[in-house]
Amino acid sequence: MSKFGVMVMGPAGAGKSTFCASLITHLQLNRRSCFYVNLDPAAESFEHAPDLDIKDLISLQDVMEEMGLGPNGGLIYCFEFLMENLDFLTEALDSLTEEYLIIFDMPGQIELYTHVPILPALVKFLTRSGSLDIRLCAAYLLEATFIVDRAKFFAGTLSAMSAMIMLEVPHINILSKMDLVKDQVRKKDLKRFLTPDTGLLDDDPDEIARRKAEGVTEEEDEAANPQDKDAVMRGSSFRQLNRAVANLIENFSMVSYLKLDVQDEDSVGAILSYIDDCIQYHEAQEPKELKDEEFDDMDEIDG
Ligand SMILES: Nc1nc2c(ncn2[C@@H]2O[C@H](COP(=O)(O)OP(=O)(O)OP(=O)(O)O)[C@@H](O)[C@H]2O)c(=O)[nH]1
Ligand SMILES: [Mg+2]
Repeated sequence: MSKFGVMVMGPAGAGKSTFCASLITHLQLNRRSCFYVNLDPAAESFEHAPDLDIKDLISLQDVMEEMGLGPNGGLIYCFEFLMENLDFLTEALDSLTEEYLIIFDMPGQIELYTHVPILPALVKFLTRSGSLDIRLCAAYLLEATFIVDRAKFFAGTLSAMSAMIMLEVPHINILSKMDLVKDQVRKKDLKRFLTPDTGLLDDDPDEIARRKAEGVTEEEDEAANPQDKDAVMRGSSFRQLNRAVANLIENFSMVSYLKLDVQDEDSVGAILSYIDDCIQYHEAQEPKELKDEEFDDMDEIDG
């Protein structure tokens, strides 16, 4: 029996839990089954109560108090504990049929997606351990407001790419909170961020304005000695670093984004279609027998 899932990841406050909630609402409206797993041991409140909550295994608060750890060290401890108690997941997920979409709501600590090897081990367990064998899609969220600062946008994109390379499962990247930038950024400009390339640094309006204010040409700017600049985040080494990161992202050519507006039912539906395609959800579904009331609904639609 195949199982299907999506792991919702991304930096702190990217809108992961909000997206999970709107995905669940959308699935329910479309009469689809889902199973919501909260894996954030610090999460307090939920729009939909989780079907499985890591806090029933271990709570970050307890770990911090008893082990004397801070929030980030505490989180890593919680995940190590989860990895030693994987029955907690197996027992809850084992009986789910292929109809279910299992939604994993992840914490926002960036180290989980960059260099700590716990998440690859967890994903390997979920996807390749004999008993669960979940067809999993990773959904990495980045706040659309990052596009306002292009250096920040590339840094965020690098973290998305790092997660893609580390996890080795089908992966989609999502620019969340589109409602916050919709009115500020022109559609044509926004499109360029969906498949990021180095050109975004060449015509960065902030950089152009700064050069104008300082009265330097682009060539003079490039040739400037890094020691001449007092501001680390504006100096030429900073620009070179950004360019190197942007080049790396462009050369790998792995990251492109989908747009998400959680208030818009169609937008959530479109993302769900991508997830379904990634994990080939529909191919595995048995033809369903309609219940009597669903027959009535169909009759009404047919008129
Ligand atoms: N305007 C707007 N705000 C949003 C959207 N999605 C989330 N938010 C807000 O952003 C904040 C963080 O949202 P969460 O869904 O908790 O983000 P998260 O990624 O789960 O956060 P952590 O689990 O703490 O890493 C909350 O105040 C949300 O109300 C969105 O699409 N638009
Ligand atoms: Mg959350």
